[in-house]
Amino acid sequence: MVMRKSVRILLVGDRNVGKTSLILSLVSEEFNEDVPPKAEEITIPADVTPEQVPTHIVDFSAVEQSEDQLVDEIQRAHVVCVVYSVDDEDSLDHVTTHWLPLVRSSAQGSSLPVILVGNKVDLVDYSTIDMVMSIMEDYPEIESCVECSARTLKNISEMFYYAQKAVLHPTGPLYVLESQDLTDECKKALTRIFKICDLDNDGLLSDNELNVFQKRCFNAPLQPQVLEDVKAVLSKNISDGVHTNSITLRGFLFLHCLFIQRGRNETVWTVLRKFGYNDSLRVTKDYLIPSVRVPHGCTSELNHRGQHFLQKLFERHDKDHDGALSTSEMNSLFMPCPTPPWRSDFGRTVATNSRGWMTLQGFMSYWSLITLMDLPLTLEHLGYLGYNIIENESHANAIHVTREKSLDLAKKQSSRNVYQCHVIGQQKSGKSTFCGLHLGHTLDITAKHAKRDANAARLTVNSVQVYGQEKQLILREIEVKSVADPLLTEDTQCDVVCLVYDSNHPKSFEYVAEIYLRYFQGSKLPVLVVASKGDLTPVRQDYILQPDEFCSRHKLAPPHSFSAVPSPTGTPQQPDRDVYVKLATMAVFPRFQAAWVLFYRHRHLRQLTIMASDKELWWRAGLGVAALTAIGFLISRLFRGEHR
Ligand SMILES: Nc1nc2c(ncn2[C@@H]2O[C@H](COP(=O)(O)OP(=O)(O)OP(=O)(O)O)[C@@H](O)[C@H]2O)c(=O)[nH]1
Ligand SMILES: [Ca+2]
Ligand SMILES: [Ca+2]
Repeated sequence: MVMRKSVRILLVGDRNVGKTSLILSLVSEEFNEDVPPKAEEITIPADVTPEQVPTHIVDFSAVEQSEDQLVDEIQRAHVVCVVYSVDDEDSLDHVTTHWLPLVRSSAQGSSLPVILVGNKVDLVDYSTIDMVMSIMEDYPEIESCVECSARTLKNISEMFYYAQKAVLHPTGPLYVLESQDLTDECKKALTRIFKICDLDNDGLLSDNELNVFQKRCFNAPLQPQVLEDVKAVLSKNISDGVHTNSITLRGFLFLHCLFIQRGRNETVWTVLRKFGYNDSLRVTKDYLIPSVRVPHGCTSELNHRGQHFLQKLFERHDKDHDGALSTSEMNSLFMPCPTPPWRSDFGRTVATNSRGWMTLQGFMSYWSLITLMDLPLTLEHLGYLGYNIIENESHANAIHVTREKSLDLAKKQSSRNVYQCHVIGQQKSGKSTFCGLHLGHTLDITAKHAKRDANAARLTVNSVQVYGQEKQLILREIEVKSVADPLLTEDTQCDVVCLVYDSNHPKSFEYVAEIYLRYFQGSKLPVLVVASKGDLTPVRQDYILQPDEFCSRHKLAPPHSFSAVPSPTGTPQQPDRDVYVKLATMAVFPRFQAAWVLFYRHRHLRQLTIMASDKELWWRAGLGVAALTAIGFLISRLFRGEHR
């Protein structure tokens, strides 16, 4: 629930204070001496209420109703008007001795706001407001108080308006009366909002950033000059609200505090709701996770808008421009989220620099991974990071749902950007090393990672170039203890299969061959056989067919010899990256052997293509910068308050 769909106002108080008269005066706009003991429930249609919400007004009469019915009505109400008569001291005493305690206990812990209403001001020439103020201090649930008259109609519509406002824009979650300061939750929410709006991440809101904020929250054109006026107000009131002509976080919080102190809660609530907060100041799941349908056989990816947003986000948090996020840069980036979308040992999964900091490549790869595997997680974090605010469109628009895989297979090519490869092989066949080196890690780091999570399903993701196009290749290591141990259905569902055997172990290939025959022969999935430990002398495999015979018999590409270490002859110095490109190419062009063959013949051509398209890396569409006007609604409210 972001905002209530209706408001239910209940009037209680001593006999004869004028509850029924107040209701009937509001409705008929004239005072009637002769009123029934209890007014019927009245519904005011949305279009005639100031907040455009249908409003039910409910009377209480001790003559017609029991104590139980009263408690029941209090529990149904969204706000209670406790009425006393200003000419009747007892009725005011009973507010604290009876009515407020009763409302509080009936509400059973839920924060039910109260309006204190002093009726019959036409009869007296004094005010009870001083007494009422001290009551307000003891009962924080009292949102406001008003003196009015059912006879002269003074403040009648105001009273109902305050009641409505107390429900729709409550003060309680925002503001602590005693300390005259924002609540911690409210500060936290506004700090996140500030952070999202700080588009260049310099810790300040510039005129332009405030403009964007203003437009997003209030959809209102901005008036010139007010921006300067706001800064003047800040400079006058606090020491560090403005810095180099921009607004600081402290200034931003102070402004909102000011709105509340001037009864402009709705301004603050408008901002908070725009950023997804509900009445308990929590960001709602509905806001965070828009529905995106991914039909069976299709996958979810970030489209160019999503990628662009994330790349910009990375760049503005990479303060020292070293192409990687240090721990503090990463913390700052994810400040608007309760937690980052990944664990702190992300280095096992994506590319990092030599200090273990996530690189841009690693960052984009990780997002591709979670977008494919756990779309709600990506959406939730895009929501927290303010995608919809900055881009001014739902974060569902950052997602591309690919066409069905069977269509890709029929057309023998796919236009997806993210592919999954399952790496299957016996224990110790070199799978973990193979997956680890996908990240460009050195062998010792890979070995360390492999040891640490011997039992965890290991995933590594990195980008590879397929004919000049950047693709994300996810390797999932599938550990099977023995040939008899069957693969699960999900183990066989991927875009390309990599069967790894140890070329130095005579029993290793048999396992791979069995797996192929049992699960992948006749499937439409491309399969690559990889002979690991290519730096060691290959041994004859203890199997009816030798690996290359087996591959040619089953129309598979010949075994790819892979070595994790430089061979004794000195080459390759760098671990072999071609194999990953080959796997990705097979995934992009399933059932299209010619493409893989082409891959060998035209290696030099491939290099050329990559160079030519290098500039296209990560989309660089211009960020839509809103026109510079001024800060309208937000500030005009402020100044209306100022001139009071
Ligand atoms: N002078 C003056 N008299 C009022 C005002 N409001 C109500 N009265 C009178 O106060 C008396 C009680 O008003 P009701 O509206 O019946 O009061 P109530 O709170 O509904 O009383 P119960 O139904 O008995 O609980 C009536 O005689 C009204 O005419 C007011 O603003 N000024
Ligand atoms: Ca009555
Ligand atoms: Ca800034």
